Amino acid sequence: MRIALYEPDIPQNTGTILRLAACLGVPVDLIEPAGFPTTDRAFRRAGMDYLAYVDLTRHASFDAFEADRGTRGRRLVLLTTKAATPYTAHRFAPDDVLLLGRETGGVPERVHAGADVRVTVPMRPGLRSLNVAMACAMVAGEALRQTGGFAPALATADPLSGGPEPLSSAPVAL
Ligand SMILES: C[S@@+](CC[C@H](N)C(=O)[O-])C[C@H]1O[C@@H](n2cnc3c(N)ncnc32)[C@H](O)[C@@H]1O
Repeated sequence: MRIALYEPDIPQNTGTILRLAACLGVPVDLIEPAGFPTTDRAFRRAGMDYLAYVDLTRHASFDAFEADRGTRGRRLVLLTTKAATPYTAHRFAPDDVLLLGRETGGVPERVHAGADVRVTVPMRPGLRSLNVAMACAMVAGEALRQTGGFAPALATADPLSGGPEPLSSAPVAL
């Protein structure tokens, strides 16, 4: 599975998603132009030192991203408020690409129409949308659950180890 960000414009959200991707071991496609440079302080603060662990591919445009995706035969799954299919009803494949829209406007109509699948996180009527990083976490979690893509839990990684290491009492970076 991969996460793709369409022309993101809020640095904190992108930093948060990249941190999520680093921790879950999910590669990210960043579709430019982004509304901020990767030197942006808010972006760096949200992503912290996790940014060094992200498998990140930057694409100059949506067309460049699509050309690359096409050669690899990966399905494009758009997360959108304008879909009828709840994400929990979709059968994810291990090489699906989860595409998230930009904070201020989602994705253009041609991108919406061109996606192979469109899924939504059902919400109460009258409310506009989730934060993009929240929507990403929910759907990525379900996709990884369905496809067995989560990293092994510490407690089950080694059945002879007697369980995870005890938690350190020393302060740790968040
Ligand atoms: C802040 S929302 C953008 C709202 C924008 N007005 C729109 O019409 O798409 C940013 C992105 O988060 C994702 N998102 C937010 N809420 C969602 C939901 N309930 N279901 C699926 N995706 C959602 C979508 O990818 C969306 O493009």
